[in-house]
Amino acid sequence: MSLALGCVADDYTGASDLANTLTKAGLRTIQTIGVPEDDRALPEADAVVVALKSRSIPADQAVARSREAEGWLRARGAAHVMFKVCSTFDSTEAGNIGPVMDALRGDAGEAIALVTPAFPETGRSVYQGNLFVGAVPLNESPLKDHPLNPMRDANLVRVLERQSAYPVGLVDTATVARGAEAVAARLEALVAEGKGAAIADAIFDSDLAVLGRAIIERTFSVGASGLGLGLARALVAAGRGTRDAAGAAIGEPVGGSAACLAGSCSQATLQQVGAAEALMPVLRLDPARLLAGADVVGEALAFAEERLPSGPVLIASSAPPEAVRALQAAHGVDAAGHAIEAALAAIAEGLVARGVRRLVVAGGETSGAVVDRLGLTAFLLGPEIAAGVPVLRTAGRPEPMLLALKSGNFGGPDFFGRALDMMA
Ligand SMILES: Nc1ncnc2c1ncn2[C@@H]1O[C@H](COP(=O)(O)OP(=O)(O)O)[C@@H](O)[C@H]1O
Ligand SMILES: O=C(O)[C@H](O)C(=O)COP(=O)(O)O
Repeated sequence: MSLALGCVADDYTGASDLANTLTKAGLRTIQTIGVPEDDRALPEADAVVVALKSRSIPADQAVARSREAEGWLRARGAAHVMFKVCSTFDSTEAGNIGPVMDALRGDAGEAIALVTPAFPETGRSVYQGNLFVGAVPLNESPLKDHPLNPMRDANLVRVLERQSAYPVGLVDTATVARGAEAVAARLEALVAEGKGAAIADAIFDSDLAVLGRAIIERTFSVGASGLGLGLARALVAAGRGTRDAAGAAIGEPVGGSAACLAGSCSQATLQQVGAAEALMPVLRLDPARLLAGADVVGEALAFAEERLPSGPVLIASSAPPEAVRALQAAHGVDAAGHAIEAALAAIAEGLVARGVRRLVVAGGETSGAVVDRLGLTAFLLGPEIAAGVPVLRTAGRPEPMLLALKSGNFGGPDFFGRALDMMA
């Protein structure tokens, strides 16, 4: 395997989001869960996205796991490694974007990391270093209420400098508009100033194409799927991709029954769960009872077992911000989050034991808990359900499954119905 591009993603939904973008841009892409064993046979690929559940764990653990993943990718020919972060820069004041970026940049021998979470296809843009979600700054968007990492500052130069050991500069939109050579020159000037990273403005896909051309000969960068698009376009233009990779198929139907799980509390997921009530039986879990020791998992599996023969069900813990805050006040942010992730993962395991082979999961941390509990190790890319959300087919599992791992903020109100139709 000689990779054109290697990627280390800090959550599983973000990994599939990026793998989807790279596939559409013409790179044969595989998503692995964690770092594969050295003797693991993998299909030929132009790019591999190593998915880690590292966004919300202690920074030293995130750094160690990310460095191991980068080393595996470099050993398979990846001259450029992109650290994939959330398009809404999901992180706390302590990181983990800054610490992981500093470590991977050092391992890569890279003088400066270009950083941009811009992803115009989903309404994420960066202007003068400020991240916008649609028409509003990040700190005025629903991300200000994220259960684990509420985003309270839209200025990413400030945000990243608080997380990194190095000063952070800016490649502004006027520089990007002048093209790849101007961006490259700006990066060299920032290196001379002692900067270790640079937030790059990007509003349109064309800006990301400029950034991809400007850094493709560098060894390391940090971004969301938009930067992945820019890098992929530069690689395909240089003959490093397999142009017919787009529109990957999902192979033969996998059969079995279908179910949906939602742990995301994002505004988009709340709307999608509400819309799903018109399509299928929906069970809304009571996290307070779960944390009080009630057998919420057993109750949910009994609910599902009774109804799965008639069609899909949806089981959700999702709740609006005020309810999330109340539960966290009573039990703590991490304790509440981890307990609910573990419960949804246990429910997923029980659903598969009851014949589910098509599973839709909403939420990045939630997807990580579910996929780890199911012991899934790699995915092939299928068609796109919604921007940033592909159908995934398990690789290496005796009985194949189809999954959709939906980033909390992605997809329209009809997402669950649309996903199930495409996974039939
Ligand atoms: N009702 C709830 N109250 C508090 N926390 C919740 C609730 N439901 C889910 N959570 C937690 O909120 C977090 C959602 O994160 P994640 O799954 O990554 O979603 P997103 O993709 O929207 O960020 C998880 O830790 C999950 O366990
Ligand atoms: O928004 C993105 O770039 C990714 O898809 C992502 O990382 C979203 O994270 P979430 O926790 O699944 O919302």
